[in-house]
Amino acid sequence: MDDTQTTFFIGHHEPKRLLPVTSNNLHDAHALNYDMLTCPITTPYFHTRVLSKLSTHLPNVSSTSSIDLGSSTNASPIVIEPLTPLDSPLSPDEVTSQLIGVISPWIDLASPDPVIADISIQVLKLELAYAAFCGITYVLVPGPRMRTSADDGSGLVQFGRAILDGLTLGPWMSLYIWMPLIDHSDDDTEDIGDLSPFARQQFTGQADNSTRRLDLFGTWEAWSTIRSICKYSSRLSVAVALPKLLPPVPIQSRWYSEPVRILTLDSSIFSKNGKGYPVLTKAHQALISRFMRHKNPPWLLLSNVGSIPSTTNGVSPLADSTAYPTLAEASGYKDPVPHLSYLRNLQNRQPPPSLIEKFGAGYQDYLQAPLQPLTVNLESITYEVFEKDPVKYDWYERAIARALTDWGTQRKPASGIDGRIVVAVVGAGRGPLVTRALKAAESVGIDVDLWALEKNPNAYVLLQRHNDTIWNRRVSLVKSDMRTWRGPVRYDDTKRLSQMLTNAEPSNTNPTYTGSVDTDSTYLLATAARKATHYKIDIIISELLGSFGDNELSPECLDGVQHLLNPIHGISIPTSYTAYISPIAAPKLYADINNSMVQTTPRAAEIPYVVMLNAIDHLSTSAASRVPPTPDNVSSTTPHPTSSTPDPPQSPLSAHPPNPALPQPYSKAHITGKRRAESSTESALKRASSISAPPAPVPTILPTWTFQHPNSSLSPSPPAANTHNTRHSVLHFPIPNRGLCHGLAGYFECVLYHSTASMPTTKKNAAEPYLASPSVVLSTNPNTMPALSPDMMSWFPLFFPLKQAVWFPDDSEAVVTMWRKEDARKVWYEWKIDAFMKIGKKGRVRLGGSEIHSSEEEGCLM
Ligand SMILES: C[S@@+](CC[C@H](N)C(=O)[O-])C[C@H]1O[C@@H](n2cnc3c(N)ncnc32)[C@H](O)[C@@H]1O
Repeated sequence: MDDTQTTFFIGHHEPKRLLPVTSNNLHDAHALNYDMLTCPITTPYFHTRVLSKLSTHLPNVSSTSSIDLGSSTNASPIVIEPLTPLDSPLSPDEVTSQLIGVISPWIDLASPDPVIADISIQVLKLELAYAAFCGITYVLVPGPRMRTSADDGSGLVQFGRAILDGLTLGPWMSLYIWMPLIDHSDDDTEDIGDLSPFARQQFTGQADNSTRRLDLFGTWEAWSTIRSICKYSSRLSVAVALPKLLPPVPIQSRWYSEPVRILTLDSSIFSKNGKGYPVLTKAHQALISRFMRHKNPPWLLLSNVGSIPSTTNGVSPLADSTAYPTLAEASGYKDPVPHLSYLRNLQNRQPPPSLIEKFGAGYQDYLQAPLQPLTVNLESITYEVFEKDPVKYDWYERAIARALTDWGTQRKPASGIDGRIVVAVVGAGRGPLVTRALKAAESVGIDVDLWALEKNPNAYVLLQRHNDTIWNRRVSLVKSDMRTWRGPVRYDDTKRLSQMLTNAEPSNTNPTYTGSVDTDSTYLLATAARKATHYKIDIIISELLGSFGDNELSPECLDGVQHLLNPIHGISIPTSYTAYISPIAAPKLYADINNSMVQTTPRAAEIPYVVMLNAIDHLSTSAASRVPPTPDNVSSTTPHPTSSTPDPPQSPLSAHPPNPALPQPYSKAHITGKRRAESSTESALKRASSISAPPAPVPTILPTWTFQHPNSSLSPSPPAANTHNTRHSVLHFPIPNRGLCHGLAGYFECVLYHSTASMPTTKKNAAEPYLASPSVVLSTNPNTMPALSPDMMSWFPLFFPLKQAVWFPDDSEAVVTMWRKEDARKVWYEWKIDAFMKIGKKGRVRLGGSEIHSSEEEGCLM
């Protein structure tokens, strides 16, 4: 099995397993290719003991206590005695530690009758304590009975409180609350011996529980309440029971964002194929495939599929997981575990991971502080990771080639002293954009005067080496901060100067300058000896973008170099970039920040993080089918914000990859040329041909603000202040389904170049229309990225967290207010989210909201 093959962990659950699980049973299960077994923690004997106690004492309790237990007395009126050997099949041995314990499904922790709830809590505690004692680490806890829970949610609160206590009983134990995917009365069954029917009428009221009920988000909301009461404990997860008919994608997506550690598949959800073999619908297959792409994929638990046949009684188990019989084979072969064989077969049919999934494998939902390449000099490995991007540099090369072509065809005068177009790569790093600029110039047959500037002295060493070894000394190098650079320069006698300085033979290479009058002896000598002629740049190329576009201070850096640009025709690549935002449910990130990170960083919830978002749900969506965007329709497909942003949002744009393996967010696992070869289109096709996913609703992702370069409002000299780069934006997001917002996902789109000339149609761009588009655009916005810059992986999204999750009811509205702020030293963001409910046609009422979060203390230093 290769390392990209998905592995399913599949367990067997027998609701009425009467006998203790022995090592032989475990052996049989493993031989059949099951990975795990469940086991009830207590026996039917214990159940009978509790029922008889209840039936003996409940009438007495009823006559003496008609009012609420707890408000009238603190003592349990019915006490369940401690467990005896007859009460549990478990012993602390090797077998037990490999089992998933199951809490008795007949209790009712959420019962409105305080006596029933109290007995249920006692049973829960006895079972959890004994399971923990025996060494069980995973316990399934049947979720609250939705049918009998009180309308005011008090039963859920009671349930959550009991689980909170339960978590303290086994410090190494994880609890899985077992919930149906949706709240549907058809799924609510009551078995003989359940405690819930014993609830007395004075507590259950007259409610008619037989009314049919279907609430798609009902069980999710119940889970969310329990999880919140348990303070997002990392030892509390959820097991979701799949129904026979799967509900619409929005509720599936909601569960996808939750810590679903087990998916349970009852035999009743399988259909039979022509030969009588159990099979799942395409929708079920797609759901399972989607969940299997999680960093921690859930286990699958087959329930009610018959007992495990013994391997010692003549039935031969399947030797090989790939051995799901063909129909022909099936005719002469009795598969002892057909449901399991089906799932193993499904496992083998899982589509391979996409390029981005491979690239980010293991780093999904991993929080990283964004880089500050302006103030911190990057390591070579970090640059190396950028350079693996299969899309970004191609797109830059296209943009440069088009800009040069347009310059020539529009007959614009160039700034070079010798009449050549002057191109400068500012923030050149190790030089990939320099290489691309040379390639682009060659491809369009235009000779350019190329400059490359970098302030990182270590990267500068490599630039010099590349100039000697790769670029044939065609590049003039400058070591400087771009904001203090005085621009391209030519001296009368560079040959003599070079000879004088290096004491070497004159060469064709251009001299290199730091650009700093204070530190550069080369510069001093040059300027002292002869007359320097500074000239303008025609095309400035930079890649200073962060995950939110402007968060690595691209606007500030480019403003500082703009005065060197040809004032009439000068072009900046990129031309503009727009930040985008969307409210999301991200319970894992919320728990990681507010439970763990705040321990060491008290302001952890006020820092934006770079993160490969995976276990999230976009709360604002539209169900409308949507035409896949092309570079030219992106602006028109995204709603515009109510914004005080000076520049209107432009069409699209791109960010930097976090590096999970190293402290710097950018460094990543290497991506080989072979990986490059498989495009997302290919893997998408493969996926589509194997398992088709249901159509997902379209997330509402709104433009927050835009920066344009060159900035026409700037004066010809470098700006003295930075106030023009502040931004403020108020965005309205419809929230169709109730949910908890844990923060905002930030993306960006970047127009590298927008051509005014039309592109000739070639074979290649006819096949890939974006190649013929006048705009060359990078995008991390999930709505536009697949069309604009598929497979680009230089940037993961930015996550703006919340200290307290904000609740949104069905059909409400989120109002997000964002600020980009600055002082003389730094730039930072502030954000706030408010929940509103629509009343009537125009009215609305504020339900609550977050405080203003500010990253000022962690601002990006200028
Ligand atoms: C994101 S890296 C891009 C490097 C390279 N162009 C690439 O695409 O791989 C940004 C580079 O800009 C440099 N840089 C950032 N701010 C700068 C400034 N004000 N002046 C000069 N270089 C700067 C950083 O040192 C870094 O090498």
